[in-house]
Amino acid sequence: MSLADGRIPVLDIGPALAGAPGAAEDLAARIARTCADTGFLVLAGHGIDPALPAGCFDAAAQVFALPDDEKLALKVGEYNIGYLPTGAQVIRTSKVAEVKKPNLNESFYIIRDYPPDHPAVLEKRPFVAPNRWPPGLPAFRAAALAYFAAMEALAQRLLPVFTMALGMPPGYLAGDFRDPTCTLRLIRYQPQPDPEEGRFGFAPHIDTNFITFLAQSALPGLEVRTAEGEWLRPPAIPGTFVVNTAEMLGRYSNGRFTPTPHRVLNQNNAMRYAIPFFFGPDNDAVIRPVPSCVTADNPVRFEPLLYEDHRRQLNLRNFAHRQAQPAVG
Ligand SMILES: O=C(O)CCC(=O)C(=O)O
Ligand SMILES: [Fe+2]
Repeated sequence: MSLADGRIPVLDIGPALAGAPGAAEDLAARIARTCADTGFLVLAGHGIDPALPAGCFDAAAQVFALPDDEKLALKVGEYNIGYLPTGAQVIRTSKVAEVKKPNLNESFYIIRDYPPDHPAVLEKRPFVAPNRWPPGLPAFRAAALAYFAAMEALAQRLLPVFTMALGMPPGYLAGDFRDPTCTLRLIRYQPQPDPEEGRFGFAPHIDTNFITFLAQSALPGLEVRTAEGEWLRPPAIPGTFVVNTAEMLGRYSNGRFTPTPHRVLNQNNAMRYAIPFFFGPDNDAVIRPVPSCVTADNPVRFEPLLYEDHRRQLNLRNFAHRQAQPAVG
């Protein structure tokens, strides 16, 4: 057994999803164990039709293959919705490394699909705007939204299990995830067979949401940093999902489940694609450590945080086009 197999466990969630007696409790205990260690796990037995991630990877290949002018016509605006060209994201919030060079990837962000006349759009609610669909790719929208819906449903089914892993009753966090913040990010990484110092496909970072789901990419490149500072590759088992914990789970857990830094280096001789699905609380949720994680030995470590405020801060810091100063690199 390689080290990664022990540190990034493969968990069959089939029995828990089927409601087998004791299965959810058992899964929650395993999730708690890995969350307190690497915070990465691999999900098998999830019941997602493999055609859905496959369709989404195809959609990603199609959108990035469009000519630059068509991609730039879909460029992100005030929020991260649409196309983000290479060079636009510098991870300034990394605590792991001082990152100065922009990531070598281009991205396409999809959020919950609001029609232009949706009340939330008309009211200009923060972080709400219509998706930017490529006009020349009729199948793209359907493939992306089918994948989005399946992943949101899976995330909602796992929320009670993660809540139990925190030591709380399964429904305790449901009120913070009534209209959860979900983002599907399609990513294409340029090849870097011979990477220069400090230049990454995706620089070391932690995710800022609650939990992230990564359908297995066809090519390797994702690396996860253990507490000892070693970089591991998650088990690349086709058909599974790599799941990682993110900053809000860390806050709910009062620091017990710290989000784990990870990075991407595409040392293959071909483009690498990824389709992370980010699951986060409602914009108006106030994130506080849960009572089971606050003890005399571990008093409250985090102030209450309105999720929308957190997102606003990040939006300003990590993206070049929203900086008063041009990005470094
Ligand atoms: O490309 C990957 O495998 C990981 C992407 C990632 O870490 C992210 O989008 O936050
Ligand atoms: Fe990430």
